[in-house]
Amino acid sequence: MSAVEIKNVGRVFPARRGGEPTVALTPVSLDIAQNEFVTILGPSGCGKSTLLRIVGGLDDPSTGEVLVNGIRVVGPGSDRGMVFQSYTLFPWLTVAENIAFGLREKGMPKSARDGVVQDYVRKVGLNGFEHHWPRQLSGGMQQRVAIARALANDPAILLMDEPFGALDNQTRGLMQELLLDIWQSERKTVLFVTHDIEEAIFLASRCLAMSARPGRIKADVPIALPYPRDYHLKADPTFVDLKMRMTEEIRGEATLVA
Ligand SMILES: Nc1ncnc2c1ncn2[C@@H]1O[C@H](COP(=O)(O)OP(=O)(O)OP(=O)(O)O)[C@@H](O)[C@H]1O
Repeated sequence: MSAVEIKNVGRVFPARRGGEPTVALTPVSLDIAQNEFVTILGPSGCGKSTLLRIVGGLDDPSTGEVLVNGIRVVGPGSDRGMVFQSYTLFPWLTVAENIAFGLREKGMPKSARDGVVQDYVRKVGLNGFEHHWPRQLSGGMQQRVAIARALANDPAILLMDEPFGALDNQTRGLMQELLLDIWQSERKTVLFVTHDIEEAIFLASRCLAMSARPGRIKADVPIALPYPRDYHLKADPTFVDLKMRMTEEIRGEATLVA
């Protein structure tokens, strides 16, 4: 069974103050297999976040439906973990409490929660920071906590909306490798939105390019490069060719709109 089936999902936002309605997404259909790492590239405003939010159950489609493991999405659920660009930690909770948040909501006893939290603290390299507050952490560290918080709930599907967009290049590269390590060991299905073509290829087993708004999928490219991957891959001739191909797909779509 597919992990995610997006069936004719379109989204129109109603007009405001006598203006025109915004067609954010023309009906999109897409099947994502179990354990795929799918990245989505596309010009600003083409509906990438809208599509991800609909899969996450944070927004409703105007047409069509999304099935996750065969079940229709009607709202957020613990089968899908989300990570956004802006750091969305709870500022009044420590690192450990942030990571434990979903487990606590599920009613997991404290002793079991502590074990899961320690495991993810280690996986994202934050040993020793368990009792820090989010404001005491760098952006990259906060984003590692957000990833740990999403993973601690053990969602089958990880939905990531430009999660590394606000990080410097060096940290971003390290986070990409960290995410791939976790994805390989835990075999999640990932849907990852990014503006960065190199990032999209480096991570993906499959890379989608969307057209300008109203968005539709204009290219669906398998990335047949072996895992595990590290930064050396970015100099590989196949990688460079794929980067050129995706650049061309996106370039035709990018226009500056006021
Ligand atoms: N709640 C909303 N109400 C009205 N219009 C919206 C709403 N959310 C998004 N839109 C519009 O839908 C279109 C798609 O937005 P979306 O955020 O999905 O694009 P995006 O591809 O993620 O953009 P970016 O790459 O800049 O983040 C845009 O024109 C946006 O203005």
